[in-house]
Amino acid sequence: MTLLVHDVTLTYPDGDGRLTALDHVSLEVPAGTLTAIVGPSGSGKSSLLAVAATLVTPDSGAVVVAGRETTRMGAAEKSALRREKIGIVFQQPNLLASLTAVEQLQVMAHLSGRPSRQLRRRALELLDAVGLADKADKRPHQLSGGQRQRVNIARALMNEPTVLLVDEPTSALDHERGAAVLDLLVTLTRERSTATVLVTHDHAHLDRMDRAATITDGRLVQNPDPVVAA
Ligand SMILES: Nc1ncnc2c1ncn2[C@@H]1O[C@H](COP(=O)(O)OP(=O)(O)OP(=O)(O)O)[C@@H](O)[C@H]1O
Repeated sequence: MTLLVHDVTLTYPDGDGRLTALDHVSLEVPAGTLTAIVGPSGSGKSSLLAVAATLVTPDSGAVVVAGRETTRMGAAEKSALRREKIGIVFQQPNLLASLTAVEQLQVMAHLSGRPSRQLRRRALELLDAVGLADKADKRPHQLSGGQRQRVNIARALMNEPTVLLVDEPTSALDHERGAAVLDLLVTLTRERSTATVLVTHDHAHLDRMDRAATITDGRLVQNPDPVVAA
């Protein structure tokens, strides 16, 4: 199992008490499959993504990434694991205004210590995979919203993550462009065998996902049956 969240509870300070954001949540995501997490505002979606990304340590439970339990790791060990194994696609692309598309990807990976020519080759290959081979030398202001989101996705794949975590990737896109980005995520998940989790408040396009789980008030119910056959 590439990503396993097991019986996780997460609380935040709330006045004199604690607010339970995740209430005994369990989630299994095999390699090469995409699970959508659907739920209303405030239900715990971002908290679950942050826990799966090892950015937030839960009060209890286990988070296993690529076979390694993470909740008792130190900060340095966790950040190394994140760099090597986890790709994160945030809602807003956060691209650097002065860099071209290919440079956005190269910057992301320069810490990996690989030769820069090799990184550039990989960056160009990924831009091709997301349909932007001809935009490699464009800066963010020269790209559409959908194209920026594709650069964002390609950047998250630079370090060949085994877990891909995606937060509301279509919220800034119209229906058609949103559907195209979701199709791309499904294709990349298959081709690169990532365990992909996609958070959304939108029930549209769920038929494209392998599985869907619903979160309400921090409680997750995972549909045991695939939405469509993988
Ligand atoms: N840092 C924090 N401190 C205290 N409470 C928080 C914190 N982050 C989130 N919460 C609370 O935890 C609950 C879950 O929040 P979370 O952001 O995970 O929901 P969400 O489903 O992602 O919402 P949205 O769709 O609006 O982004 C909410 O009640 C929220 O107010």
